[in-house]
Amino acid sequence: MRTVDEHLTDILGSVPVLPPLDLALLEAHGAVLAEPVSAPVPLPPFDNSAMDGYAVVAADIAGATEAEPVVLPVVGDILAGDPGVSAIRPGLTARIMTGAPLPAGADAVIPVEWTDGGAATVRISRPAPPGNYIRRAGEDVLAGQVVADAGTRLGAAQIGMLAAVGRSHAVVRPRPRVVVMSTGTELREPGSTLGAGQIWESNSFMLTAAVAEAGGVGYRQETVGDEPVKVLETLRDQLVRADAIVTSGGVSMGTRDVVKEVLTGVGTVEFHKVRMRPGKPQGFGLFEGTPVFTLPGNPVSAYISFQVFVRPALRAMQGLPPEPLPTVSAVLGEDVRSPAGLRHYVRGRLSFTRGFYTVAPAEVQGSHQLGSLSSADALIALPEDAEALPAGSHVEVMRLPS
Ligand SMILES: Nc1nc2c(c(=O)[nH]1)N[C@H]1C(S)=C(S)[C@@H](COP(=O)(O)OP(=O)(O)OC[C@H]3O[C@@H](n4cnc5c(N)ncnc54)[C@H](O)[C@@H]3O)O[C@H]1N2
Ligand code: MOO
Repeated sequence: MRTVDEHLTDILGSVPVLPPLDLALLEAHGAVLAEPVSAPVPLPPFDNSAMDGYAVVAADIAGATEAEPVVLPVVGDILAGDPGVSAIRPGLTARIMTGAPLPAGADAVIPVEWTDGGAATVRISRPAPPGNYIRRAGEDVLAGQVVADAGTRLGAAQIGMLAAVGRSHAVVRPRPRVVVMSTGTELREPGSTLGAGQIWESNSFMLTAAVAEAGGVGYRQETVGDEPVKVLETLRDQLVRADAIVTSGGVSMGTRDVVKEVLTGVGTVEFHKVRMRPGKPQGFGLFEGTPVFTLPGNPVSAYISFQVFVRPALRAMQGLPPEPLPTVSAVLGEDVRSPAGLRHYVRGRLSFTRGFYTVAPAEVQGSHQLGSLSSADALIALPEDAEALPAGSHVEVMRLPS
């Protein structure tokens, strides 16, 4: 038997970091930058207007009021995208649109709402200080400034930032491609009719979705039965498209625990009992260099094993810190009991009232009871030395992805 921490340390010590790839920007969504990206020019690249209105010399309109507006001749229109060659002199104004380059000589923009909107001449009824509604070159990003460091996961805002500094590609560690495969002769595809002793297969769907939630790309492989040659052949075939493989089922003590049977001694794969509940039977190792996680078949065990072991490993493969799920401290809503010597992951629901979190354990905690997992939003992580915790105790709670 080994502890959760020992098993995770073993995994993190052997998962490879994915090599960097140069990807087109949208293909890099969700990937992790492997290079710092800096701005070749300032942003904005030029002084420009923040409003639709008129570019003026602020001193010209210092005395403007509703009762005595200042009237100025309008010498032209400047649209966003104009090359910005125009200029004004004191006593003149130019109509200007949001994002258009400020003409030389102007030092303020007057929004159209403060004027009569005139085209040949304009009546301006309010003064404004120099700099009014002007967006200065470089006030967002300076030339040469790093806008995203290596190690940044590229979400929508970061993709936007890279495009804004002119990048069409980026060198990234891609989202890991993870093949998910269930084993078990009792399993039938959802949508099909069940025979005696059969159940609908759920783990591969759940785990493929969990891969996506963890930042990977999940490929669900069709379920295989418990024919050893077929299982090993299928796993080997998947290696070409997999950065990692996750299996479910067939790892405990039965007479047909096929995953354990075929992968024992393959590459570095080893099977262990881990001091945790649920999720005791685990296997992990490299199969021709590809990490293989063999998770137990009970659905809740498979899910929790994924969050505890696979998720941090997928992060490590992208060069990210292998952080666990985000954790909050919460007050236990009810007494709980926990098996001595095991890390116990208890399904629960968090609520936030009067400034702190309370967590209510789910009524049932069997590792086959997917119902209580799918209505939970948190896992209470009870340490190995906890045996009985009264309501009111402070506990660490992992928030489940949603
Ligand atoms: N004598 C012992 N028996 C068991 C032990 C043990 O230590 N000694 N450990 C138990 C624990 S704990 C777990 S967890 C399970 C793990 O078993 P396997 O990984 O071999 O999984 P299976 O036997 O294939 O299935 C277990 C259970 O889960 C259902 N299942 C499996 N795959 C799926 C799937 N893809 N979708 C939905 N449901 C699935 C399966 O029908 C079984 O009911 O072993 C205990 N036994
Ligand atoms: O550990 Mo098994 O994973 O409890 O049901």
